Amino acid sequence: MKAAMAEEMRRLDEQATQDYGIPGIVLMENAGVAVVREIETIMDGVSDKKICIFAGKGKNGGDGFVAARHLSNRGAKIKVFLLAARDAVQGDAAIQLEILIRMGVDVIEVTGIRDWDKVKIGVAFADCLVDALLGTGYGRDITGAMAQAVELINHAGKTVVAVDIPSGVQADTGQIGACAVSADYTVTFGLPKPGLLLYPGAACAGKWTVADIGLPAALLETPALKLAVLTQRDISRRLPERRADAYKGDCGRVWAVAGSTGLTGAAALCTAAALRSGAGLVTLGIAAGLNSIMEVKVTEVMTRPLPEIVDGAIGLAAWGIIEQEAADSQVLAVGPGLGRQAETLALVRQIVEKSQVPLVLDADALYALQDHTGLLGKAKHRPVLTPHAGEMARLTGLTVADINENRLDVARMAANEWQAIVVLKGAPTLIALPGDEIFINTTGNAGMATAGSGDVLTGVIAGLLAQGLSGCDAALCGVYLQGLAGDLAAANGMAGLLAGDLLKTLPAALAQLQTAGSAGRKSDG
Ligand SMILES: NC(=O)C1=CN([C@@H]2O[C@H](COP(=O)(O)OP(=O)(O)OC[C@H]3O[C@@H](n4cnc5c(N)ncnc54)[C@H](O)[C@@H]3O)[C@@H](O)[C@H]2O)[C@H](O)CC1
Ligand SMILES: [K+]
Repeated sequence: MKAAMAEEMRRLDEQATQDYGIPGIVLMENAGVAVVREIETIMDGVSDKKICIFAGKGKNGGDGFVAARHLSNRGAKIKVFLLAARDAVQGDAAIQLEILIRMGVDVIEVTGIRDWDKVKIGVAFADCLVDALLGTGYGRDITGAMAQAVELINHAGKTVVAVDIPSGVQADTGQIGACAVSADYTVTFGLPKPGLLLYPGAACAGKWTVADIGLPAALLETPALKLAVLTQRDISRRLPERRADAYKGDCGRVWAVAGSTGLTGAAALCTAAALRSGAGLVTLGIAAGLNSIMEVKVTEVMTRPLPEIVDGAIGLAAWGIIEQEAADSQVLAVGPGLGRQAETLALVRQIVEKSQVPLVLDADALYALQDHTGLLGKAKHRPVLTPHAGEMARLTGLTVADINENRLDVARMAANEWQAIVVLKGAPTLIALPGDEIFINTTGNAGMATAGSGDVLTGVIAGLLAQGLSGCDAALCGVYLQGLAGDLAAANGMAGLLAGDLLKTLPAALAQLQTAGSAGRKSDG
């Protein structure tokens, strides 16, 4: 599903009016009605429910006025608290406010101390609070009376429903300023806004839903929108189909160069994950001195000893075998637990320059690319890189804070700069492609912030690439699939989740997506 930045949403809104003749007030009406529908579901009906609507002067407030009217018509007891001067409300919102006033709905312009008493009493007895203070127009820190209203909403202990986006959350980045509404539910209009998925905004949004407000489908699907939110449907239709008469040789071969002394677990997790994601054959290249350990550690994975420079670490002399094995494989995954000996890093750079097969680069392979990202453009196939914020900081010279405040921009720019598929791991993981396309993942949980979970991701992406997916599809499906495996594993508790648990739940996650995919194909065909 596409997603939209605030400016893009404004443009869609304008196009709906200019190109299709849909009046803005119709969209506002639909938006307000969608909020009412959601509240009816949440509250199990609204008749006789006491609902306070906090409204600002803009169109977000206008949506709130529409909701107030329909809720009142359905028997709810409504109070509208207007956090702006009445004559500051303009355009469609002013029309909606005027209707409310003519209907005799209680609208309180909150200016003086006496008004605040009314707000506090209203809130104390309310069943639900609606936040229609600010939407995509939020531009500066919330201060003064509006900040006071946000505090009151957040500390009331009531069900809070945010209109479009919680007030105070930056729609494009998820950043919050001085304060923001903490909602239980958010009804967003037309398309999701990245601020609902990016932290800290994601923590304010609660459970969010996208409401259809009647924008033409062609606008919502326009290729001009480069941002998308990954849904099960997007992933299911991209996954490889496994033929009933499949033979292991048809299911792709992964060649992984990973592991060093003290870090053999990374190699074991990565290669097992490649098999768990459906690859037919997986071979691990490992420093010769560690081979007999790996032979015990892995069972289904084959191993190939590589010449060592020191105990448990490989160097340039390994290139010959790496090249030879790669010739029989569809993908080469490099980096998990590989180590950081100078010559190991030089080998990684040689692999990037010379590999004839697609690469998935992670962990120490990313370390090797510090100050050498220019090599990525020389790779024969667009490589897939899977940095977390710390690795991204090393590769870009930015701070982790800079990255986390601008995750979308950083991932997008890195993909363009490096001509690579960039998987910026984190909550949520982003997948950026050269050419500005960027995807936000929707699976996964905090339990996955655990040692080895990145190694599993590398293996899953490599496993999918080996089965014939493009680098882009393998990255999208791999991220979603690994997150879903994490969600299934978290059913037994998040804090104690081990990366190895993901290996156990990967087949069920894959099956869930494949079943959805074949159901989709049947209904399409
Ligand atoms: N997307 C759609 O198709 C539709 C969206 N609708 C709703 O419209 C809002 C966006 O409305 P807009 O009037 O542009 O902005 P806001 O209501 O969010 O803000 C109004 C106003 O507030 C000022 N402002 C900004 N920051 C602050 C602050 N910290 N304190 C006080 N005031 C602030 C700013 O100057 C703005 O002008 C969208 O979210 C939807 O809810 C349509 O109703 C339906 C179609
Ligand atoms: K809002």
